[in-house]
Amino acid sequence: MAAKSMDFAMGSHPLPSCFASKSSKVGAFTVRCSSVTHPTGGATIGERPWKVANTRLVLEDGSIWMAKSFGASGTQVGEVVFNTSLTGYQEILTDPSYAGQFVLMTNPHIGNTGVNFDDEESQQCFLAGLVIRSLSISTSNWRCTKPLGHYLAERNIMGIYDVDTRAITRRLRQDGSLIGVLSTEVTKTDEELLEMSRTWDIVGVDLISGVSCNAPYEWIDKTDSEWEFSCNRRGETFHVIAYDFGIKHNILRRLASYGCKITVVPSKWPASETLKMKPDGVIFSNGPGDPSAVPYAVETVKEIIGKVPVFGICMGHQLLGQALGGKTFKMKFGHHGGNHPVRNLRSGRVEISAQNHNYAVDPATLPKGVEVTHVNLNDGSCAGLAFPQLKLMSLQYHPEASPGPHDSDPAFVEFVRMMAQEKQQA
Ligand SMILES: NC(=O)CC[C@H](N)C(=O)O
Repeated sequence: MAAKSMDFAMGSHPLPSCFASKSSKVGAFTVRCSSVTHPTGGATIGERPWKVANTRLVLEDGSIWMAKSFGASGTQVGEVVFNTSLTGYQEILTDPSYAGQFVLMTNPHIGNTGVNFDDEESQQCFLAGLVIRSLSISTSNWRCTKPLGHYLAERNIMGIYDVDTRAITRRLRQDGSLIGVLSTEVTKTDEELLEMSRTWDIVGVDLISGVSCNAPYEWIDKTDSEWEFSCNRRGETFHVIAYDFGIKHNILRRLASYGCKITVVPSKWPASETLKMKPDGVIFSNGPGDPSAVPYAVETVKEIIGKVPVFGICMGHQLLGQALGGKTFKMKFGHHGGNHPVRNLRSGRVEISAQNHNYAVDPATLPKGVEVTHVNLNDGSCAGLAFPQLKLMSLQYHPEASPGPHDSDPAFVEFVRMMAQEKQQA
């Protein structure tokens, strides 16, 4: 353990917001900056100056970040990722794919629109916690039903503010995603928290079974007419089975808007049962964690592909990649935001997309015949696959957006077209 840095942090109580630099995740520390907080504990005018830093975010690299707590209190471990979306914090908070992760918002001002029932992407918040720069002291939105802090407290989710989110983001970009521990508990020592962060891991863990539904259910809600921008007016209906690996509601709403009647099934729902229901198509949803840690889901996908048209989204795309014989790998810090350019290699069109993933399919491991249809223009990673003979398409990102731009919504139309063609040929 890095005694030098810890001595520094512990010997300076009340702890200044300090950060240490190091070239790898473990090893010697050098203190780069001793204090970045205001002497009052970071309070500035209008930000409740009586409230001083009462929370530590301890990263596995040994850095300790002092912050103020909102939402729940306690101690929580998770992987820290940064999200560059400018809006949509509530959709992000309710995206089950963030299970096990702290989401750090790079947009500095969060909470100004409060929360409302309509923007939920799932019934629960599964993320480890929220890290923000500045918590809005008031909410102003006609749809707001409660302030963000109350919402997080009710759902037992920890949040921190008044922390240098830019500095943490730069660290994550340089060193890669880091495990962190958030704690409001003064009885826990820095060493204990650091130890927690260094002994916990998210790689190799099945997180989808913890967020999936327990039993099948029907979904009927379309995108609300007030927000609708594209839908199926021809009256055709398609029965779609949606595997819930942590499915976002907007995937279901968009499918319903395009005329699908949807049955959502749990992550471990047998492929044989799905095929017995004779669906027109199957969706493999988004979901949290390491796609190589859920071989049972890959097996299910293998049994279904080739028999009905399928569409994989994010985790679903990664499962399809593996079912086709490919491998996934962990990216340095992943993609989380609403501003990622992706090129559709078939049309040449560039879509600005919503993304949330830490893993990707390695296209070099895919067998012949699998077509890479989309590429992320920021880093060249694989963003979409197709295998027309198997009636298969997948995207690494989020055509349902929520939050994010709607450029990729036509992917749902493509899936519906695939089902319509299959129906005609039958
Ligand atoms: N949104 C998702 O489905 C995320 C997929 C996977 N958990 C990843 O991080 O890559």
